[in-house]
Amino acid sequence: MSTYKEITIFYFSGTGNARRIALWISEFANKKNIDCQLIDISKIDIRELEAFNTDRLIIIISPIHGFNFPKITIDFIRHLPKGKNKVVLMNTRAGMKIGSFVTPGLTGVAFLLSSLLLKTKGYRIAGQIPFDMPSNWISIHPALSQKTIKFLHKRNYYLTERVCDKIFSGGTVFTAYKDIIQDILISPISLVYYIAGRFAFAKSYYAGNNCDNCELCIKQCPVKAIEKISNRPFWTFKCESCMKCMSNCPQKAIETAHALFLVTGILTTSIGSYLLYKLFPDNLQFLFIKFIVLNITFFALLTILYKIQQLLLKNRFIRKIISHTSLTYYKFWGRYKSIPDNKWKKDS
Ligand SMILES: Cc1cc2nc3c(=O)[nH]c(=O)nc-3n(C[C@H](O)[C@H](O)[C@H](O)COP(=O)(O)O)c2cc1C
Repeated sequence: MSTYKEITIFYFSGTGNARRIALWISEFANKKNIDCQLIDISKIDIRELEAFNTDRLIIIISPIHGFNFPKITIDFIRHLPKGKNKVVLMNTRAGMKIGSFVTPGLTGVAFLLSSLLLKTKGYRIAGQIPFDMPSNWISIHPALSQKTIKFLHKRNYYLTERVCDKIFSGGTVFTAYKDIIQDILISPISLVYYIAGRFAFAKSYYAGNNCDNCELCIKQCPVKAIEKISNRPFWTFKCESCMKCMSNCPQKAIETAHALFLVTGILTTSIGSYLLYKLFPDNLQFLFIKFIVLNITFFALLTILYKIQQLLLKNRFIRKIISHTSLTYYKFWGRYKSIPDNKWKKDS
């Protein structure tokens, strides 16, 4: 017997993992005759949401970006109307597989912060559940093998089924508690990612040689972060690095500009050290001052160099050179996209 007659699942998803879990929950809910509504938070105007019936279960599911929920998910939670509903928080993290061992991702402050925000609005937290779906962060590592991706999908499908059984019958599931110490310990890094890291990653993408200007990346970007400059896609600081553009590009033309980061890093150390020496010769031992000066230098250089790169990309020859210095350009690196159920079910 299920306790709930109605469930609303709010999800955000870059490469489909969080959406996949949302679809599985709705499949299990339908089997129990629960009315399940699925809402993509990047497609709604949150200000138009009205308070929910109190007996409706709310599920929020989103990937983890930099040991926290991405800004779009946090903004959504911040703007939710007040309510007394039970809320289950879920995330999809970077699962990997080494031998037969699945290495879990890191949730960081995502659940702590959002639970706090929801509680101040009157909601009751009925679950905090991480799912170790395949890592999609292919700017920093090659795409996982199809075998691993299928394995992790299958594993999470059955985990979702078990979790749903418990939640639908009115129970609570707090599997995230077992990671609480590590989540608190990495919270300073989540702050650094939120105030600086995500803006740096926003400038790591460019459209390489294969771009045919179809503008799919611009049209599909969930946060409208991609503009057209010099007749090519240009990533603004609004980008959340969700990987949707890279994952969906039919030409696999979107790359990570590894060389740009290498050059910016090298210039930052030399120019930043010079500035520190000139501006604060007596305070060189202060870590905080060093951190601020180096960060300002890094972002100023990155902004300028990214613009220059955009202009240079117009030239076919230079575009080829830039592509060859991007690891994502090489076939072995691959792209990531969550796979439909029939693919992993067929092979298992
Ligand atoms: C920019 C970025 C940052 C990420 N940071 C983390 C992280 O801090 N911890 C983690 O476990 N996974 C991290 N990941 C991996 C994703 O959370 C994970 O692959 C997720 O399942 C993707 O879900 P989606 O397909 O719904 O977007 C990150 C991915 C990206 C693109």
